[in-house]
Parts: sequence; C-alpha cells; structure tokens
Amino acid sequence: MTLLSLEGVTRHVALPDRPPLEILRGIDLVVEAGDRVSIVGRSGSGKSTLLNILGLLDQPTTGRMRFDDEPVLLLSARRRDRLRALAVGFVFQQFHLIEGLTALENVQMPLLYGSGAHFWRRDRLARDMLDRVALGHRADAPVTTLSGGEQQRVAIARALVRAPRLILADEPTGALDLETGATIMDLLESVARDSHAALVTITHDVAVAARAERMHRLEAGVLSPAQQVAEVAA
Ligand SMILES: Nc1ncnc2c1ncn2[C@@H]1O[C@H](COP(=O)(O)OP(=O)(O)OP(=O)(O)O)[C@@H](O)[C@H]1O
Repeated sequence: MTLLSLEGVTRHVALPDRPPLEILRGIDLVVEAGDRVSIVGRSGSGKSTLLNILGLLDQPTTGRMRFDDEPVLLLSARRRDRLRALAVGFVFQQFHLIEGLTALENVQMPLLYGSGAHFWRRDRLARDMLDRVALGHRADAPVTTLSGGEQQRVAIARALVRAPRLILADEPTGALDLETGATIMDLLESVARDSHAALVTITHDVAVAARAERMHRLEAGVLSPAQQVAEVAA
C-alpha cells in the first residue's frame, strides 16, 4: 500500500531582483507502507527542503503529492497539521529534546496534544516506548544527564510514541560516533519495523544509506534512484 507519493514536485523560492531559486526539480518518489528508503545528498543539494515537504512542514511549489491517499496541495493548513501530528515522527541529528525535562516528559510531549485516549494514557505509553529503546531505567533522568546515544534513543521513543506511519530521520547518526550510530540505526529500524512504520533516512553518510531497501541520490535538487552504493557515493 502506498503511503506517500510525489510526482514532478518542485520547490522554488522567490528571491529579490532575481529569478526564483529552483531548490527541488521534478521529484518523483513513492514510499510504501513499512518501506525503508534512504536519500543521500551533499550539503546544499536540497535535503532539508525535501524533508520538510515529505514531513508536511512545507508545501511543494508545483507537482502532485499524496499522503495516505489525500492530495496534500488541496488540504487546508489545519488538516495538514493534523495529518502531520498523527502520521509523521521526526528524528533529527541534534535530537531536539527539551533540556529542562526528563526522558519520560520528553517522550510524553507528542501525547499532550493528541487524542483524549493518548493524553490520559501518556505515562504508560511513554514508559513502554522508553522500555522499547532500553531506557526504561532512565525514565526520570533529566535528558541533559544522558549520553548522546541515549538522547537519540529518547528522541526515537518520542518520534514513535504516537505510532506514526512515517518516520523521517534527518542525519540520525550525525552527532554520534561510528559504533553508537550503528546501534542507533539498528534500533531505529527495529522499532520502525515493529510499528509497521515507513522509515525515510536523509543522510550524507553512504554506510547509513546503504542499510535501506531502496536508495536515492539527491543532486542539485534532482532525485534519482540508485541501485548500488557506488552510485550514491559518486
Ligand atoms: N529560503 C531560502 N532562500 C534562499 N535560498 C534557500 C532557501 N532555502 C534553501 N535555500 C538554498 O537551497 C539550497 C538547498 O537547501 P537545503 O537546506 O535544502 O540543503 P541541504 O541539502 O539540506 O544542505 P545541508 O546538508 O547543508 O543542510 C541551498 O543552497 C540553500 O542555500
């Protein structure tokens, strides 16, 4: 079942006294439910711009995009925000945890704005998620006392606590050493698989990209499928 599809998607930015900047050009991409996809690109290739579109944070300038069979460009901003909150979990390079809060409170954050059932069960749901990332014993620790790898595990628990159908991971291992990064990818893939969520990883790290079932290369705003690691590394 197709979760997300983009057809001929572009993103232009208006610049004063100059023609618009074409950041993304003719992007075609299909993400199936439970898929594992990676997108590799150098700095400035348009990765963040594409991630914002995939995560319903920004709109394409032109083209077609469907999320869960809904035409994204025709949705109201309110409906799009709701769809994002329900269906998308984000994992970032710099974790983006709230420093004054504990691990448990961070994981509960997305549940504060969810349905009543989520809200009232937030303690149990967040503790279960922390158990799944093997951090149940640190639930009450302030996140600032955790290591980088542990903080990323909290961020993964937070991204998954509302059981999103799409997880967007933006350089998820970028702030971690090699070994911790590999452990984090193992964990991210396994919790995504258990939750039947599709995982789209955006990275410049070819080893991380090669873990996906399907690789793509983004170059100067053009996305192309890559069969082999050598194609994304080139
Ligand atoms: N609002 C904007 N106004 C002008 N230029 C922009 C704007 N947004 C993005 N760009 C330019 O578009 C290009 C792609 O930006 P984007 O942030 O998507 O790249 P990226 O691949 O994520 O880069 P990095 O890996 O360095 O974060 C860059 O050259 C950037 O400077």
